Amino acid sequence: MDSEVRDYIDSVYDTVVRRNPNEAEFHQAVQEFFESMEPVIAKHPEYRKHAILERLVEPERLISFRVPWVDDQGQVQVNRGFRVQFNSTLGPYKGGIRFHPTVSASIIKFLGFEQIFKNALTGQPIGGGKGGSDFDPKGKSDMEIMRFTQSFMTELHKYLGPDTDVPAGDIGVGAREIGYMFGQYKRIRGGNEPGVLTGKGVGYGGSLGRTEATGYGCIYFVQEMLASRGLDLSGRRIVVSGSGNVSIFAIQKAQELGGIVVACSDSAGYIYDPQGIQLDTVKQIKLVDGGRISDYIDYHPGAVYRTGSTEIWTVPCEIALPCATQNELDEAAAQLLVANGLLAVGEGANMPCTLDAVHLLLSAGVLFGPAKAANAGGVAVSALEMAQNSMRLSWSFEEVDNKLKDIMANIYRSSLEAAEEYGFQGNLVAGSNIAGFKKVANAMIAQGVV
Ligand SMILES: NC(=O)C1=CN([C@@H]2O[C@H](COP(=O)(O)OP(=O)(O)OC[C@H]3O[C@@H](n4cnc5c(N)ncnc54)[C@H](O)[C@@H]3O)[C@@H](O)[C@H]2O)C=CC1
Ligand SMILES: O=C(O)CCC(=O)C(=O)O
Repeated sequence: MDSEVRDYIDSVYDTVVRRNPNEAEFHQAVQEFFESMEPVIAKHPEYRKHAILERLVEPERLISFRVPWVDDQGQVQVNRGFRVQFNSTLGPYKGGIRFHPTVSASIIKFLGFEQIFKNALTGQPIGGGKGGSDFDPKGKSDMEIMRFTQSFMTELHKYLGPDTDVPAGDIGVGAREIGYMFGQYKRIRGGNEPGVLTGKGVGYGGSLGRTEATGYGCIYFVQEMLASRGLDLSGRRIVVSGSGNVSIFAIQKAQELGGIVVACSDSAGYIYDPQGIQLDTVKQIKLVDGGRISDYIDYHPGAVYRTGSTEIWTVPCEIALPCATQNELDEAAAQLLVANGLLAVGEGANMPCTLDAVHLLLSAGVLFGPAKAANAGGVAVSALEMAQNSMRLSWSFEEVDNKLKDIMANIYRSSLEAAEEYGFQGNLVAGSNIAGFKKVANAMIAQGVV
């Protein structure tokens, strides 16, 4: 322990808290990251001289704007929009857009901060950004979604461009919303710039495999972790929280590889199907009908539905994949999972485990795939979509999927090596923080004081 370095890091953290009051999620993301930094700063005094930590925690830009729109009753509504352009050292700002009532500056900043290092880990030339709005898409008509999304883009477009800032989807933003945003961007800006957004429909510049990429990538990462102990997914009991984009394709790949997914959820509750979840039913409910996960038991009476958004962690499993939202898995849930025989966790969502839960899982020897690494497959394939748009060509699904597998294996390897080098053997939380950080920090030094 180097207490002088520890004091320095603590003082940077204190400044973050003072400058960003009442932003608990942002503080949490910085705290988790700083827990890995002590040996790195001790070994590389140049990072301190160049104030790398101080610059990294300060976004290059935070844009906040009014989003007025008209609902189906003719009533004017007002929401707040955000885009954080956190760090452009490695390339254009890159990161999703979230539409959810909980969206705030704190949520967008925690997501944007983590995105910097996640994107660096992919090895692609992309910086870190994130955006969103406190608009709640639940219960809105298609026309309301379109009017809101067009209004959102009418302001946001000023800050975007294929070489400047390239958004994509996140919670509440899928192919439909990306389509509306792309249409509005083109209408305002003219020309043809497909690379300004990713996650587009494959018929107009989207990449095959982007829809599946985050969920599939998470499973590829879990496979790497299991292989390090000579294990695989076959026959393993798996619990996946959420039932959105990431969850559905994590379930799909896990099942393809022989895993038995026994539970999934939405914000109201979870279903438990001892026979294994029937994914076609979940897809029908969530992707076609826009229903609740509780509808599942109408199709499969042998399954059980229980209310409560975090109760899903009471279901015993060997592999837990939190794929819904931040802080959905706390210390008590982690304790129960360990007592029930947990082997591995893959964070499909961003920051789904509280800091106490992460500490507990690591000290219990659970294989732990942190979000920055385990869910990087989505943004990695977004970068492949940008590359295809630049070249004006399209790769096959297999080509994209093979690249995704390679990228996830590289992230696993570089995180493991960085952990080893800095005295955090086997700790992929520290390893992914350090591997991502060093890429960004070295490039920041090379680019001068900006
Ligand atoms: N879509 C992508 O490519 C990527 C998404 N992520 C992260 O994955 C997570 C899920 O995102 P998507 O699947 O894209 O969103 P989505 O909107 O398709 O699905 C979100 C899911 O989370 C559930 N959910 C939301 N709030 C909840 C709560 N409080 N408690 C329990 N469940 C809740 C919803 O019911 C839904 O099933 C988010 O943390 C997102 O930031 C991370 C990397 C890429
Ligand atoms: O595909 C992207 O650009 C962003 C994905 C994302 O928002 C994330 O990795 O959390």
